Amino acid sequence: MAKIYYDGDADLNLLKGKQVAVIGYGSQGHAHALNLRDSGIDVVVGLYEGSRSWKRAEEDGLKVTTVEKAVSEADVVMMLIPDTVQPSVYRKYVHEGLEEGNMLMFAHGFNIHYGQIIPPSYVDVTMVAPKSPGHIVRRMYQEGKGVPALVAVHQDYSGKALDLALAYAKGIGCTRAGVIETTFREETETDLFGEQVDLCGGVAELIKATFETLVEAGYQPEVAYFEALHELKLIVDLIYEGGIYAMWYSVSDTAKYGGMTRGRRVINESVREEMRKILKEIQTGEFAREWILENMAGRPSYSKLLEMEKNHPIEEVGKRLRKMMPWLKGIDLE
Ligand SMILES: NC(=O)C1=CN([C@@H]2O[C@H](COP(=O)(O)OP(=O)(O)OC[C@H]3O[C@@H](n4cnc5c(N)ncnc54)[C@H](OP(=O)(O)O)[C@@H]3O)[C@@H](O)[C@H]2O)C=CC1
Ligand SMILES: CC[C@](O)(C(C)=O)C(=O)O
Repeated sequence: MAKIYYDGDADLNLLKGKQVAVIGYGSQGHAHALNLRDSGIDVVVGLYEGSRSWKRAEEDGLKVTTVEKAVSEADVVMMLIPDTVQPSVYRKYVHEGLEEGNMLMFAHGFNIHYGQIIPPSYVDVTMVAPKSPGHIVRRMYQEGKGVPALVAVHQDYSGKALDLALAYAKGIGCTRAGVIETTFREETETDLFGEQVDLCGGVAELIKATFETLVEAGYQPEVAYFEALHELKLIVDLIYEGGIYAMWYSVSDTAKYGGMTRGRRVINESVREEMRKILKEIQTGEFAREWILENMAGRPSYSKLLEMEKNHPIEEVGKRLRKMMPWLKGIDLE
């Protein structure tokens, strides 16, 4: 059974009198910085000169300075900039500034697990990884709730690394929901696997394949859009609220029978075999090497693939159809 920590297991006082530097003010950064501040913790945001986020963080009432200065004054440093830029920022502005007994923190284990960041032996190294996009981390905190998170200790110099990490998790609201103990390895490998085969990669391909199959067979793209994409949210909401069985309970008997007999023909043994191969690529570090090299080369494949996604016919149909539903908030893509 996983060890799960709640509010009663975490002591926010361990962070009182300490300064926390939140490096980055994007999706996770803004949520962590604001939640910690609202929990009474002394926070400074670290950014680069000219950063687009600088003004926003100041307007939100936070102290902002350069990464180097923020780290030099902090006791706890949380790295919340994109994983791909963390190693160079760490080498240039963080490593030197870390003092004995400081805690270096991450919200994802990639750079520690794959050896892209090697911290000095005299600091604690921990992770608090909310299992949610940053904007929900903030919204739930403001509603008096929290999102679940994972906690892990890579290096326990002080002997109190786990307690300090749990205090941080409490400060951002996660112990309200529950914080599961894990390792950097488990968090990194499961996170990469989930986003590749299911949450992002798998779901996007399933939607496009459903849409394309219907359109190729002569059905109207608008009808195909509703079937392949729009209704997915309604189904996932049921699964999210009550589990897969609750979804089966709620749909018609015909959907139940068709889904249970045909679903496993879609996700068949060859798909599962491919999933196992993808997991191996993650476990052996093959995927990490590919992604690091892709970034070093200026992201040629990444950019081409993203452009193809942007121009997929389902995007044009979706844009038109979502106008029929003005209550959908939409996402600002700038
Ligand atoms: N996105 C998510 O919901 C989740 C993310 N995580 C993890 O959290 C961490 C942060 O991810 P995420 O919040 O998505 O990151 P973002 O892409 O949202 O981070 C963007 C922020 O980083 C700043 N930034 C970019 N480059 C630099 C630099 N060289 N120096 C200083 N600041 C810089 C940006 O400034 P500017 O505005 O100027 O560009 C901006 O403030 C990652 O480890 C990620 O894996 C974990 C769980 C979920
Ligand atoms: C599912 C995508 C994610 O892993 C997340 C929000 O946790 C990410 O890295 O953005």
